[in-house]
Amino acid sequence: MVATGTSRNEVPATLKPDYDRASELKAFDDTKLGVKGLVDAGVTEVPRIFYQPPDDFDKTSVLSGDTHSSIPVIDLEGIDKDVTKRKEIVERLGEASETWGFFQVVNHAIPVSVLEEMKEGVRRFFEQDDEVRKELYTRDLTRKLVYNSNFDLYSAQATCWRDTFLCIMAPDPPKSEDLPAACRDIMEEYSKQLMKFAIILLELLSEALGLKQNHLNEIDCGEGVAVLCHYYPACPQPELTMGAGMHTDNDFFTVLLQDHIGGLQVFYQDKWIDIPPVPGALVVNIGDLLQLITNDRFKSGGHRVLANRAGPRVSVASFFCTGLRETSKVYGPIKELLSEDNPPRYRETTVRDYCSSFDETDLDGTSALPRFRL
Ligand SMILES: O=C(O)CCC(=O)C(=O)O
Ligand SMILES: [Fe+2]
Repeated sequence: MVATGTSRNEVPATLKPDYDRASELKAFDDTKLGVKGLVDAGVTEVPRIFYQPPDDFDKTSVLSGDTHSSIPVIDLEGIDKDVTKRKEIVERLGEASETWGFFQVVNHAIPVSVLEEMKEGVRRFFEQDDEVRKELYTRDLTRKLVYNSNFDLYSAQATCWRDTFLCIMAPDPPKSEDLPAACRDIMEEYSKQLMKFAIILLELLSEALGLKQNHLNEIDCGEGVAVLCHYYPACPQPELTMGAGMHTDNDFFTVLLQDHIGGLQVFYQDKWIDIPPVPGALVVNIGDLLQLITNDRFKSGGHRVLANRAGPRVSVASFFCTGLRETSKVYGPIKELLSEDNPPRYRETTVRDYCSSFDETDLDGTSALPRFRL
């Protein structure tokens, strides 16, 4: 299973693997210990199922270290006290959502201690006893707690250097006992705070669109959340693989908590731009459904995560995407945003229909949006 020491340019085309990829994937899945299990076993070379097509690295250049070409960091201090300040913040949020589709937020009112404990809780989950973790490993997406490595393991072209567990925390949170013992209290606390933050954020985004303040909350963009907790173990050959391949998020928006390691990048104007860790900040990105209902005004930004030598890296991606189990709510371009010059560009859909292609569209570099285009 272990690859020989090839350089990036010699990586075999994974489109047509010249090895029995299916059985290597199955063997990896059967360990139930994910990428962390490989690292714990002492692999010094990345197994070939993780090789990424070299294009993913080489097609575009990376710009980093230049503060003028980094996503904005927006300070929410004073939004309720100072009308001028609020207007200024709304403008910056709107501009970031229309261009990058990404911004970072500080002074979001979630205590730093909650953020720190949430990252610690995720780390505890992945670093707990192997036998406990194995028991929880599953590909059954109807479970309250889904822990595995690569949701799209059997359909993606290349496997990513990442393990994940996922819980749907709203609108119907699991009972405490159904959450992982390693982090159940903090998951409940973090989700509670996150839902409050989402309401504020959606008010600001509604204002940025020129809609009434409650618009996006009234149509339930912040009603449901799936919390994805990622663990990217240290990688012996980060130039051969990825933590997450390029993708857009198939939700309304995502709130991302990342640790100090870094590796998250957004694709903007044909370049990969680093999203550097900012202490105490939350990264927010616009998802496909917000792009759809704003008729392309807000952009669902393509992003990826590089594998790293310094890890493990921990992150928590909270996907706001209501109605996964609800079929009746229909979303299309918001009428108030349309005009003769700006006719609808998308057909209406239920969130469930949009997200039903989760496996194919989540983290493998494609988006379902074009399929909904008129
Ligand atoms: O871990 C990260 O920084 C990003 C994760 C991500 O993009 C996702 O879960 O969709
Ligand atoms: Fe993402």
